[in-house]
Amino acid sequence: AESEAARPQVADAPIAHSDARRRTPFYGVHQAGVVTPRPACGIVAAFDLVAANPEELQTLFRKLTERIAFLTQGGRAPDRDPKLPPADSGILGPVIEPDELTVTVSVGDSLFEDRAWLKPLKPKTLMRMAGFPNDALVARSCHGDVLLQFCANSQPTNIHALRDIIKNTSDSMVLRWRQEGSVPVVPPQPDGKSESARNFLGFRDGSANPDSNDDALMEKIVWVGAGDPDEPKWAHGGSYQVVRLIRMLVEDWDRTPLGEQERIFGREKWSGAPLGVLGGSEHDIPDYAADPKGDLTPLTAHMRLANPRRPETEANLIVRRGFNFSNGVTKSGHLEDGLLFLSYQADLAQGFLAVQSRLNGEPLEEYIKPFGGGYFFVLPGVRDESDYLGRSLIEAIA
Ligand SMILES: C=CC1=C(C)c2cc3[nH]c(cc4nc(cc5[nH]c(cc1n2)c(C)c5CCC(=O)O)C(CCC(=O)O)=C4C)c(C)c3C=C
Ligand SMILES: [Fe+2]
Repeated sequence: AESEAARPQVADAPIAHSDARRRTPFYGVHQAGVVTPRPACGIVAAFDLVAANPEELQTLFRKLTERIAFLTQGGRAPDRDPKLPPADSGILGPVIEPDELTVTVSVGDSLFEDRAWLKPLKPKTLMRMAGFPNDALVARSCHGDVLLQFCANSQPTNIHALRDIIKNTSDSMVLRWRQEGSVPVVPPQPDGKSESARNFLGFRDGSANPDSNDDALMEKIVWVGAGDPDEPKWAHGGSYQVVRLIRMLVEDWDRTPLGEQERIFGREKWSGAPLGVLGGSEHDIPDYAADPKGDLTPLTAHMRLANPRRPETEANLIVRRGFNFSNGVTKSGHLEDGLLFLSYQADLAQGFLAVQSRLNGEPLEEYIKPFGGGYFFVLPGVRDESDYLGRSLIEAIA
């Protein structure tokens, strides 16, 4: 018989799975957390900066670099004098496992607009997020000078990293808003193929994402390249990041017939295959040219509007890397669930803005209500120990 000591108790800590020891490299031409695989849990946290001059901004960027380099690679929390507050919150214990944590730093339109010495250096298509026709933006959930995106296998790892950074930067930035999210973990498939996680409307989300392992494609559609003469030179290696907090009216959706749900997205619910492909898979490519009137895939289907797959819409490809969120209960007693939409593109206007303008007025709008987020620019990567986040921007200040 199993001994009493070996049998878990109700409140025992869940046993860590092996991913807790895995690291995502911190140094590189690009920051991690954009084209690296999305783990199960995410948090975005937007901050306003106190920094009034380039020196203060540089100090903050150096501190962020130091903390993120440590947190993403893991190690022991330093022991300190018991008379002082502890250096680490302690919520992960004395040893901080890397847990495939990434912390991605991006900067908002207001960072440039509110500081005359940064204004001339603003990335070409960065702008303040304005409301779309179906939006109901709430001021306290929008914008920010700096956005930190935390991704890890478990949410405590992200929360620990967020608290570490807040503690170490409290003299230079103030938290403005935050949003947590997660995606369901799926068991490995028998055929070895990966499948997309489902969103809170029950559909696979991410199926048609461009291949993030295709470096040449990512250089073209995600990263601002050296070949773009309109972008400030410091921005090469960065990316435009869109954050949208989108509430879903899940109770209404759950009362909507299956066939209507599938026509709204243009995909079969279980397999995720494009409509009309018998025995199809989520990775099948729809043939819209053979369906000009929308008999199979309605012309207003979400995925058809988002990507009509015409030669001229090739330039609008984006990489999506979102999370589902559950924020509790609304004042009217509804579930406050939704999608923490995150996308990356080499050009905000050609990417997200072009796609969203095609989606405006789509049938899905009956079931969604965007209320927050913002547009940000992901800083180029930190190349090695001698480099720091935002160095190219600081050195470009006149
Ligand atoms: C402006 C960009 C987009 C927003 C905002 C957006 C919101 C949103 N999407 C879903 C669910 C799905 N989206 C799917 C595909 C898809 N969506 C966008 C863009 C936005 N979505 C794109 C570019 C695509 C890919 C189209 C293609 O290339 O075929 C799908 C289908 C599966 C998939 O490919 O991911 C689903 C499902 C929700 C619920 C939502 C807002 C809450
Ligand atoms: Fe979508």
